[in-house]
Amino acid sequence: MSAPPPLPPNTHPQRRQRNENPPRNQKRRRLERAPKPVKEGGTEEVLQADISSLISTLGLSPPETPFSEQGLPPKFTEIELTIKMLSSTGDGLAEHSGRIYVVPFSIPEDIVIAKVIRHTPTHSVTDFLSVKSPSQDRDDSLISCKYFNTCSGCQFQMLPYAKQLEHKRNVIQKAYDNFSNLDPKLLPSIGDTVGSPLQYGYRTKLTPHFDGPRRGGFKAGDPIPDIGFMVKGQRQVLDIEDCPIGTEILRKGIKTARNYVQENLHTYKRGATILLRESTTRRLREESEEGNTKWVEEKECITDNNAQTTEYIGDYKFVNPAGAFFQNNNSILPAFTDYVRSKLHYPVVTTSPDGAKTTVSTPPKYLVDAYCGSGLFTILCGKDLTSVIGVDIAADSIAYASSNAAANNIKNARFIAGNAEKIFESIDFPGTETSVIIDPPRKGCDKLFLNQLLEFKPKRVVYVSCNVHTQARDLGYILNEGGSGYRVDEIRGFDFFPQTHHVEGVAVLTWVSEGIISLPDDVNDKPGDRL
Ligand SMILES: C[S@@+](CC[C@H](N)C(=O)[O-])C[C@H]1O[C@@H](n2cnc3c(N)ncnc32)[C@H](O)[C@@H]1O
Repeated sequence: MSAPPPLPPNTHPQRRQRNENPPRNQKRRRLERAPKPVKEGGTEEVLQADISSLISTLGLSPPETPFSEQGLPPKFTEIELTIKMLSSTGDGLAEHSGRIYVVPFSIPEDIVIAKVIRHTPTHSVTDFLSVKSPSQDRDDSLISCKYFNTCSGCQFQMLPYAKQLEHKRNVIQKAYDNFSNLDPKLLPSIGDTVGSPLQYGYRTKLTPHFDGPRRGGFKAGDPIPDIGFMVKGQRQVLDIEDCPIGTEILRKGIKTARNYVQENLHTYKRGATILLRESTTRRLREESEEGNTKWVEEKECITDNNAQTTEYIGDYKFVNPAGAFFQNNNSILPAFTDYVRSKLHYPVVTTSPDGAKTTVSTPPKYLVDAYCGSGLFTILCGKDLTSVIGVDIAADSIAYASSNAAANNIKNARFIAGNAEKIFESIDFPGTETSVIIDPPRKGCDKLFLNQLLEFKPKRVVYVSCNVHTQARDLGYILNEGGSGYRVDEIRGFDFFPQTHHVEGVAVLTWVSEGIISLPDDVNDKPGDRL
């Protein structure tokens, strides 16, 4: 491939200035756009919950209805704001003349200059311009990306990592306060967030994209479009040549992919999303004349959705379709999967002949891995149990889960391609000796699934989620709709996504209300040894 042409001036990676005088037709389109319905656990709803709580903490009057912009700073005015709170969406929240302003890339106690972008009935949205006086927690020397403060990908590069973890614990706390509909007395205190071994260079998947021309395909001689991620708060692509949260091979892959698009632009009919996914090959290499060998890893950047990628977690090998779901931070997976595996054990109380009671952590006989993808938990957490079933709606993921199980010499696993909502119809494990792992997509679980789970009543539930708000909502449903016999033993986050506002939540539930179940016959005195 020849050297890429120099980037045209409009691809320079600086903050795009908003068009302060949008054309008339654009104004009309904005007015005509129907308001988006607020989704459960969606960004807007999460932000609204934080705004309401700040309004009440500061003792402000609730926003007036009907809403009027009269008296508010005109759009594109620059104002000084003192940040009071960090929202769960990763934005700073400030108060100005009794109204809440949302300021990206800011943290509590920062005094910032921000530009007013729009007023909504409940709050005002701004663009971050500069820090006038930094918070004690801000350390701009930590910022490792030249696109930070513009790109929508990361929010926290200026925040020391320990503070990021502390904030994510708070995000989980707020999720349960605002979305679970549960009496706080029913919930344990949120555990410390487990950090990622890698805080940069961890993401094994990146998907930069570019927009197409308004009409027709690209033609020879067309200017190269911006290729990258979205500008924060705008429907505009930011041209990106590097992404330091990506793994080393993906950072190289961005450059190669950009060159490819630039050289082949005329072949694209419209805009496109570019897949960049890391794949690992392990080879045995001779280390000495005596024939000593050692494993060495080679990394590759895969761009074809239909190609295969390989990842290792410890000695376990997972092959996936490049375009299918797989966890994006390999560095945290060994600790994370060990944790999930250990949490499948439930407490069993035994009574010795002299009447002394002892509680032993007991592995289940059976495991159901709902939403199993290509078998990550089925294989790593179920390998020593009597029998394991994984279910996923994606038939190709199930095919890969079966071949991954075979390749890792797992003989106790069965996989079903189907809807998790119907999963328990085909499972004959007794709930009393079964643990269930739930790892749904961001929208959480369907009520049909949760009702069936409640009927099945597994002894232990380990609920993993990349959206702690829908997870909190679902836990509320479980406990309020027939699962009051469940005790929530543990809730904590794992930081799969350093520098961003996202956090992976794990909640552990044990069925306790039917008294103490007896020790299963074939479980010995030290059941913890089985896993
Ligand atoms: C967050 S991923 C988890 C995958 C897997 N546990 C892992 O860690 O690799 C969610 C999975 O749920 C699957 N899924 C989505 N809706 C589903 C449904 N209604 N029933 C079963 N699986 C579903 C998706 O195909 C995806 O593989």
